[in-house]
Amino acid sequence: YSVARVYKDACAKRPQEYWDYEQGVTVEWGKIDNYEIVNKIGRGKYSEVFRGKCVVNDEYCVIKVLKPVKLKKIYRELKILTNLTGGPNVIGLLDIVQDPGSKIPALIFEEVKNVDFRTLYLKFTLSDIQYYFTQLLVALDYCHSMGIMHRDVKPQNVMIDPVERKLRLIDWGLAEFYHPGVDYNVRVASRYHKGPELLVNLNQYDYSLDLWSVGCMLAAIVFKKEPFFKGSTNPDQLVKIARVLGTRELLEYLDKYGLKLPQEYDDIMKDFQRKKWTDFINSDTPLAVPEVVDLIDNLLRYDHQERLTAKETLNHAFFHKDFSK
Ligand SMILES: CN1CCn2c1nc1c(Br)c(Br)c(Br)c(Br)c12
Ligand code: NA
Repeated sequence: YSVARVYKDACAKRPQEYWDYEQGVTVEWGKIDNYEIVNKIGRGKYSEVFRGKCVVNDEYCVIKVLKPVKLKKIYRELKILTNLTGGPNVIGLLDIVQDPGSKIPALIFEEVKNVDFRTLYLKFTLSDIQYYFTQLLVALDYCHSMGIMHRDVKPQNVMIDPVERKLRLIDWGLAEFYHPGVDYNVRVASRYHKGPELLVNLNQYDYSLDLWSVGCMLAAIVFKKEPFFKGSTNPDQLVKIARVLGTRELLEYLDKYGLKLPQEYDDIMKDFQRKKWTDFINSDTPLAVPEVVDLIDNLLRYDHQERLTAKETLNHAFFHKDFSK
């Protein structure tokens, strides 16, 4: 069994209607005719995303048209977004409208003039990393303090406008309320950012899952290896992690929680020696200073209970050093 080290009673201390989305959500539906679609900017498993315009105030916005999924999942996203909107660096939900025909909800968000992370990260200085990861960790500490795990932290869900130096955490479609002792679905997050707990079927995970994903993002930028752990399948994802963190250490983690390696690993998991983080440092990784390497070492831990919390990460030496020479 496992219980979160922080914010474990964040939901328990709030009224039932804060976290109980099964009862449905009372939605103040907006007027769909107030919005027009400008162009498509993305599509995912659960939604299609458009740049839009509010005809009332002539402001651009982002329109996320949900694909027909279980009403319960739509209620969960709506409840979480309404609970969190307005919070620091959480994407602002402006309106909720319903397509008259299909009855499918569309979420209207504030627009972020996002620059693709693959180009943005290449130009990051240590000072940029300090700035933007502070913004991301503030958003995560906020949602965790509100009893919510994001469960899909990855570069594609971190919108950054480098001109306004604005960061927003988006896509709360996989987010969930944290309750101690609940067995959660391990089929969450995107493969490269899945924590070990998801890959060994440790169902009683918590907010610390999001900090594994932050560690993956940080390591990818600092060691110039995007994504840092690149598995070809979910089982292979854990093998890629074990190649770095070691197989013996994985077995120790499993023992601690009374788990054994699922049988799909029998043929692919080898006995990997834990690597030293300095093995990833070379002349091409100037950002890999001791402070950030120590931070990565304290985030990329098998044992979710050992990982720094979002708040502890913000207090780490890396964020308090002057790298602007
Ligand atoms: C696929 N892409 C590219 C940019 N962008 C995408 N999805 C977005 C969502 Br959902 C929101 Br909310 C915002 Br705001 C932006 Br910007 C988004
Ligand atoms: Na979103």
